[in-house]
Amino acid sequence: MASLQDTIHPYVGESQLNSNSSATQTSLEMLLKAPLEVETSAPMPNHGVVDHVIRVEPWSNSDNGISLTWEDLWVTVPDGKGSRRPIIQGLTGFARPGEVLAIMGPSGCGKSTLLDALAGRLGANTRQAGDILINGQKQCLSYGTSAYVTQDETLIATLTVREAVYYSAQLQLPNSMSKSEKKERAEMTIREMGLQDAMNTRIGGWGAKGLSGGQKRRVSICIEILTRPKLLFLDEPTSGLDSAASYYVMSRIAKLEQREGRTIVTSIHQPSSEVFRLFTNLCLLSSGRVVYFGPASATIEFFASNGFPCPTLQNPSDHFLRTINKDFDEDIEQGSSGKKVTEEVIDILVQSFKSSDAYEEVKRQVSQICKQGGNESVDQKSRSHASFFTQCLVLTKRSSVNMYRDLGYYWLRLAIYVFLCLGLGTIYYDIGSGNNSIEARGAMLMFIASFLTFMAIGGFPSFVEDMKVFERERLNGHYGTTAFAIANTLSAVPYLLLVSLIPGALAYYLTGLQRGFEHFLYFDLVIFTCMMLVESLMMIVASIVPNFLMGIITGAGIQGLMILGGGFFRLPNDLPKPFWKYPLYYIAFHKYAYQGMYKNEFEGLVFPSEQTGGRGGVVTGEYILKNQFQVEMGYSKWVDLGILMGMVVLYRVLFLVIIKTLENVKPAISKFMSVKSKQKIQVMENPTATPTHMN
Ligand SMILES: Nc1ncnc2c1ncn2[C@@H]1O[C@H](COP(=O)(O)OP(=O)(O)OP(=O)(O)O)[C@@H](O)[C@H]1O
Repeated sequence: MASLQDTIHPYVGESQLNSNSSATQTSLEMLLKAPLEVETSAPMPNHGVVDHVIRVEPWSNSDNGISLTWEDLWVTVPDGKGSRRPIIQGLTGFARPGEVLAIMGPSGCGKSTLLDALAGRLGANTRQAGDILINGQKQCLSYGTSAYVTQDETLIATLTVREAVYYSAQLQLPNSMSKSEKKERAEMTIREMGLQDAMNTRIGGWGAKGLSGGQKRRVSICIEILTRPKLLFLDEPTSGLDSAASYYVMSRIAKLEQREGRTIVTSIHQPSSEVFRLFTNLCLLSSGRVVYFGPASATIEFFASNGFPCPTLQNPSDHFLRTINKDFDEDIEQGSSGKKVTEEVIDILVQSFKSSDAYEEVKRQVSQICKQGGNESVDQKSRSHASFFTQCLVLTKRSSVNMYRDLGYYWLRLAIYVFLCLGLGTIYYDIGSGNNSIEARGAMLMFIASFLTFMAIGGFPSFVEDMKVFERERLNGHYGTTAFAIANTLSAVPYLLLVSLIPGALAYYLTGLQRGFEHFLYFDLVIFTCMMLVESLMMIVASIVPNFLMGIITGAGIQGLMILGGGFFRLPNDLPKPFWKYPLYYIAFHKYAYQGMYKNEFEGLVFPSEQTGGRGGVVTGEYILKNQFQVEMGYSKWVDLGILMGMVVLYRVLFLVIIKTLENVKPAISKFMSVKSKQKIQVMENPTATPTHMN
C-alpha cells in the first residue's frame, strides 16, 4: 500500500522520479495513472499513521482552473533610512488547480506578504518586481475570480453566524439559484466549518462578546468558500483553532479543492502532522528567502539529506520551523553550545535548495504551466453574481439590521439629540415675538444647523467598521461600490428621519418658532438633509482616511472651517475675500442651511422696531433677513433646500468616484512601480545581500 506522502502529489517530474527509491517510484508511477483513489494505513516515517482516503486527480489549466506562477519575485519596503529592505527575495513557484500550496516559515518571514503579492493586494508602500502569471498570462486577478481570507476578522458584529453567511450567499450566488438553495448552501457551508452549534450566536465585536476568535475565523472562511472560487488564498486559516478543529477545517477545504479543482494557497503557522499531510506542495520561507519549495511529502527527505533529520515522533512542521527560526538564536546557543547558528543552517538549506533537482523541477513546472497557458482569460471566468438589484436590496436589508442592532450607529445619537434639544427648548423656551427674540432665533437656528448636524460625526466609528467589511467584500468581488453606496443611503434614511424628527420637534415646539406645519416640515427637512450631508462627507473622509481617529479629526476640521465660513460668525459681506468668501462660503453647506432656516423662520413675521423704542413701529422679517443677517433674498428657501439635497447627491457620487478611482489607480501605480523596479533590479549573485538599488 502506498504511503500518502508518496501519493498526494499528482504531478511528478523526471528528476524527482530519478532521485526517489524504487518503492517510491512504483507508487509514483501509479500516480501518473490518475485519477486514482488511494487508501492508506501505512506507518509513515517519523509521523504516525494515516487512515483516510484521498482522491487525487490531475488538473490542468484547460480544466477551467487557475494556475498561478511566479518567477524571481521580490517585494521591498522602505527601511526608514531612505533605502529599501527586501521582504521577499527572488521567489519562484507555482500553485495549480486541485492542489494545496502551504506557505510556512517563522513569524515575520514574509508569508502574508507573499500571499498579498500573489493576490495583487500589496500595500501602497511596497514595491514588487518579478513576474506573477495567471495561466501563463500577465493579467490582473479580476474582482470575483479569487477569494482571500485575511488574518483580521472583518465581520458585521451584530449579525448571527446564520445571518452573516446567508446574507453573503444572497449577495454572491447568482439569481438563478432559488432562495431555498442559497439558504441550504449557507447552512451546509456553516456545518462544513463545524459551526452548527453557533448558528444563532451573534458574531460580536468590541463591547459585545460573541464568537471566539477561532469561530470568527471559520465564519470568514465560510463566507469566502460559499461560491467555490477558483483561486482561494487563506492567511493562517487555522489560527485560534485547536488541533482537531484545524484538521477538520483544513481537510474540508482540501476536499473541496480536490473535488472542484480549486487552487488553494494558504499560509500556516504550525500545522499538526495530520494537517501537514493535506498539503500538496510546501513553500518554506525564512526572512523572505525560499528554504524549500516542492512536494510537502519530500521536505523531510530534503532536511535529512542536508544533515537535519526530523527526530522520531516529532511533528515534521515543528522540526522545520525549529530548524530555521533564528529569532531566538541566543537562547538556543546558551542551551546547547556547539549547535550551528541558525543563520548558517538557513544558508546551508537555501544554497542546497538552489542547487537541488527540486529547484530545477520547480522551474520546469513553472515554464510548463506558462507554455500550457489557459483556454480563456481569468476575466471571462469571473463567477456570476446576484443581480445588481438583488445586491442593493440585500445590502440595504443587512445594513438596516446592523443599524438597528448597533447602539452606536443611531440610537445613542438619538438619545443625545433628545437631551440637546431639550436643552435648546429650555434655554430658548417660549421665545416670544419681542425684538430680543430676533438674535435668539438666529442663534438657535445656527446651533441646530451646525452643531447638531456636526454630531452626525458620532456614527463614524460604526461606519468605519462597515467600510472595513465593504473593503473586504469588494476586494473579494461580492458586490460593487455603487450597490454599497445606494444601500447605505437607503438604509440610513429612516433612521435619520427619526433622529431629525423627534429632537427637531422638541426643539421647535418648546421654543415656539414660527407656527404652521409647513414651517416645521421645512425646518426638519433641513436638519435631515444636513445630517445626511455630514454622513456623506464622512463617507468621503473614510474613503481617503480609513483610520477612524484620523478620520474623525479630519471630518471635524473640515466642518469647523465650513461653520466659520458659513456666514454667521462673520457676516457674508465681512468675510475676507480670498478663501473665506470665495470659495468657502459658497462651498460650505452651512450657508444654505442657515439662510434656508432663516427665511423659513423670519419671512412673514414682524417684530417691534428697536429704533422707535417700542412706540408702535415694526420691522419685517424680510428686512431683518436682508439687513441684519445679510441673507441672499433673490431666491426662495426651497432653492436652499434643493441645493442641500443636490449636495447630498454630489457628495455620495464623489464617494463613489473616489473609491472607483482608487480601485483603478492603485493597480496602475503598482504596475508602473513594479515595471520601474524590474528595470532597476539586477539579479544578485548573493541572494542574502540587500538590493539597495531597488526603489
Ligand atoms: N507594508 C509594509 N511596510 C513595512 N514593513 C512591512 C510591510 N509588510 C510587511 N512588512 C514587514 O515584512 C516582514 C514580513 O511580514 P509578513 O506579515 O509578511 O510576515 P508573516 O510571515 O506573515 O508573519 P506572521 O506569521 O507573524 O503573520 C515583517 O517584518 C513586516 O514588519
